[in-house]
Amino acid sequence: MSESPYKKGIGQAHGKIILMGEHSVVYGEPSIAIPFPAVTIQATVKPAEKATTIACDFYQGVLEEMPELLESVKQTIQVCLNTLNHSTDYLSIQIDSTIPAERGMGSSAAVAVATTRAIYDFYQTPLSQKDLLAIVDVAEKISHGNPSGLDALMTSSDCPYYYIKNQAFEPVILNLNATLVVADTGHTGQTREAVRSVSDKLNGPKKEIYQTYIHRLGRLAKESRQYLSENNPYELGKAMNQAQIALAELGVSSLELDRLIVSALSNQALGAKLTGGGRGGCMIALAENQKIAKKIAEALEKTGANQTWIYEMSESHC
Ligand SMILES: C[C@@](O)(CCO)CC(=O)[O-]
Repeated sequence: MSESPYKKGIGQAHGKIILMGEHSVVYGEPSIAIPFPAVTIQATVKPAEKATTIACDFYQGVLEEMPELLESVKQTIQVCLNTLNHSTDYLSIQIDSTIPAERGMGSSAAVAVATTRAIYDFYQTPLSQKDLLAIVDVAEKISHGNPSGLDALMTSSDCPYYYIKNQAFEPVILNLNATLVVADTGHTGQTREAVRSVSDKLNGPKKEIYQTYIHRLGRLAKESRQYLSENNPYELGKAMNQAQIALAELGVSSLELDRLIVSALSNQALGAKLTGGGRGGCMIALAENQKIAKKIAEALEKTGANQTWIYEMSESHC
């Protein structure tokens, strides 16, 4: 067998935090999300001889025998190889990630972004953002069923965005003097099930009621964009609390999330809500400053958070 002319490809992606608009974004309402570079992923591609192999935290072995859970990764690789006319090549793909899986931080989209970038880098082929998002959408349809495209965008770009499905996305001005605390409940979220159950509610006998929550979440996201640019953390905090009420009514909060949210609010958070798909996963709390953020993070850890991060909002800009 002749030696591959291609030697190594590397692709990276990072986590994402949805500030406002999870779930409602699936139905065309606006959302606001920020890149979360505190957690990252790197895919490394090298030539392989006998079969395509994957090595990551939860699987080491050949592509063909991957568990169904990893079907989206398999599809990403196959779509890339087909598009690049290399469908008969064998690759060795290593995925190193610090993004907690299934916690609403965009890990499934980030795996697809990093893998796609690494394969294109390996074949020394330029990859446009549009093509990247189209490939990741295939993977996200497998992971989430009906993705809005927000996770794919946010795990692959460095800007905070105001995003409406199928519309041009706009960078958000984060002129906010406040600190965000992010906490992981340690319980896996179930984005696919959560998205499906919201869809069932919107098609069920009480659909008008649930529709009002979806519109409310959209309105809150729209108003929050203004609070961010006007440096109004107090109104943003209130909007976060109202969003959490609507998300809970839609059935996507959980006992663990509620517990952390109550703990943050009892420790001077201006607002707190779940982030991402919910039903586990992560929550966010807004603090007036670093000192209060640290106090909130400590309280969240005592209440059972698996991990916490402190994130200066003013650091996230384009
Ligand atoms: C729940 C959801 O709104 C965010 C998941 O991170 C789903 C999506 O936008 O595809």
